[in-house]
Amino acid sequence: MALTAVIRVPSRALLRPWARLRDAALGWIEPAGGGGVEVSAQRFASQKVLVEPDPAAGVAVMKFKNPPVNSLSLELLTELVISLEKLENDKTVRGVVLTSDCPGIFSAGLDLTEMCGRNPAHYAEYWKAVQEMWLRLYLSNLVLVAAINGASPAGGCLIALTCDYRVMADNPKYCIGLNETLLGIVAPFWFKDNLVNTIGHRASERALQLGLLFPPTEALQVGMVDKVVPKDQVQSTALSVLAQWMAIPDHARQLTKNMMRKPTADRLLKQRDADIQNFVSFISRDSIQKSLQMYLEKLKQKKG
Ligand SMILES: CCCCC/C=C/C(=O)SCCNC(=O)CCNC(=O)[C@H](O)C(C)(C)COP(=O)(O)OP(=O)(O)OC[C@H]1O[C@@H](n2cnc3c(N)ncnc32)[C@H](O)[C@@H]1OP(=O)(O)O
Repeated sequence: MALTAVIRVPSRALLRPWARLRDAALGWIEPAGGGGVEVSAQRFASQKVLVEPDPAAGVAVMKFKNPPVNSLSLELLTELVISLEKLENDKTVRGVVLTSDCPGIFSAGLDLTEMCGRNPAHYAEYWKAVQEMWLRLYLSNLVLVAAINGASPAGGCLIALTCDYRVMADNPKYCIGLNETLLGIVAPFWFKDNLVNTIGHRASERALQLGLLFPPTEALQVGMVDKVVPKDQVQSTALSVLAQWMAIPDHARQLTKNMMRKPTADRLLKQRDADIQNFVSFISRDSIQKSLQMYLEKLKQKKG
């Protein structure tokens, strides 16, 4: 899929790992000689995030493609944010369906290998990318509908929670929830805020402390998802919902969305650096590293 937009990239940004990853993901080429440069974005379909635009309908479908389980690696997070930014800058697009290209899995959440056995600089870079993904999705002016076509624990659930509406496949094997406590870790306050805004305080308190993973019917009852449909209707239902939301004038809907969500996002925006420091010191603890390694081992042994 060719894309001919010209984007100005300051050359110093190309030196940062985040920017390097982004540029690699998008196939941007720095001409010999460097300097402040103009580069052409040549691909829209990147490796980990597939974007299928439908300009006539004013929508796009964004599919995560990071097999086997769509874990949210630094690379996937980077591509997701860049793809979203492109769609936001595309005047023909007003709504996006977020879904998965991996059978049976929406997303396994944050990539445990990004949080295990790495150095503090890596943890800080990774957490900044997680924050960025959440802020961009949560505050997006686009209508976002999650088509949850598989398991959606922890960070996968968080992505769904950032959307304006959630449609889930009715397979009882697919579960959704913030299960961090089961891993011996704690969901950060902004994960918690997003959940409270969606299902209320009491239900969140129970779900978070117990690390509950809800099958579709229970997720519907508690308000974690808005609609449960047969698997083969998840995407089409999400597109129908998108059309309903897009019938509202954009400016009125966007201002309302911002009014509802900005105070929650501002809580993180005011303390992003402190939140990164908290994450780095928490995740670097020996006891937490042991818990995560044991959890990963358990996942691997499950197969054998
Ligand atoms: C202050 C700290 C706050 C941090 C907040 C954290 C948020 C998070 O999101 S932490 C991640 C939480 N995620 C989970 O608990 C999900 C773990 N995964 C699963 O439960 C299952 O894998 C599944 C239900 C998503 C899919 O099951 P299945 O289809 O049976 O696949 P496998 O379990 O066999 O997994 C295949 C392969 O993938 C590896 N893997 C699974 N999840 C992750 C992950 N989140 N990160 C990295 N890798 C993951 C798994 O170990 C297998 O690897 P191999 O054995 O090497 O094939």
